[in-house]
Amino acid sequence: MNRLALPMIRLDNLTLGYDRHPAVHHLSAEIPAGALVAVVGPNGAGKSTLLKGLAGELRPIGGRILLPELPAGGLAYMPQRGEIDHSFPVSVFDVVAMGLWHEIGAFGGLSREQRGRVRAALAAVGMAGFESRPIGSLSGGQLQRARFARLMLQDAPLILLDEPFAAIDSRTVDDLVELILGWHDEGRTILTVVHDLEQVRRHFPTALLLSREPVAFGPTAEVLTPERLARARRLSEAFDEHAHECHIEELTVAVAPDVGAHPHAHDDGHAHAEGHGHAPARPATHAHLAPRPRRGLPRH
Ligand SMILES: Nc1ncnc2c1ncn2[C@@H]1O[C@H](COP(=O)(O)OP(=O)(O)OP(=O)(O)O)[C@@H](O)[C@H]1O
Repeated sequence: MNRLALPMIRLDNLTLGYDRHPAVHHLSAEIPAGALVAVVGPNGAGKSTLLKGLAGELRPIGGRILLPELPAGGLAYMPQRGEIDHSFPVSVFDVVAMGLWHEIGAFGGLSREQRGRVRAALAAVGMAGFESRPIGSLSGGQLQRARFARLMLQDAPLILLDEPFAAIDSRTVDDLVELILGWHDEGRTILTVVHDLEQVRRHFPTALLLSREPVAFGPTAEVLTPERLARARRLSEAFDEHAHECHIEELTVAVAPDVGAHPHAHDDGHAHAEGHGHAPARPATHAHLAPRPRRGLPRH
């Protein structure tokens, strides 16, 4: 199969936002199957919004999201931790077993084999023996490990992770990074929001730098340059100070797949950016571009 011919994700002049106020705009990109992409950018850059759009939680205000390679039920999405209530009295086993919902349905019981897979997933994240603990009793790092075990059971070809390393200890971060790299080696397509740029440089072959609009997308070393990071900061600050301004820049990029190779092995830019600045798929209208005014900023 020619993976480049059919990308796992195609974003076509995509604009996403809330109450018709764009949070991400004019994003055109092709992400091939098997890519491991870090989504980076300043606070409020639209990183979580992009993942919500890809996960189907937000409908595009403009443009399109195409997932031509994705089978039904083939997407696993892990939102930020704060967006989930883990206070209800349910066991770690039951929470992780939810990763099998696509096999068992809402009311199905687990077979012996499926129970074994739940235990194996917990063991794979270093949580063997925690099966009967209430989910609310776990530490932040343990909870994140359990969430990874649940995700693992979904066995999805496309995985979206929103800040999976936020506020957890460094040993857990290292273990979770290893799990992600293992999924990458298996050929899954993975987009992860990451704040720590050193982590991105070390482990992620491809990066998408967002500041409400795309700033750069391609091999990590070419994306995380001082100039591009400064531009992302400037755009973010300009948005804060002048809510009525809109920076229009289209970016269409195709990245070569990095399936199978360990990211450490191709820090030299195994993936190649192409076609920067291609013509937009569709002209933008200003109605699509007005940034969302923040509290205290002028509305327009
Ligand atoms: N539910 C919502 N309703 C209205 N506006 C929202 C909502 N969620 C996010 N926004 C706004 O959309 C913009 C992008 O937010 P988003 O959470 O996608 O950014 P982010 O890059 O993930 O930020 P951070 O790094 O701080 O998590 C921000 O201005 C934010 O205030």
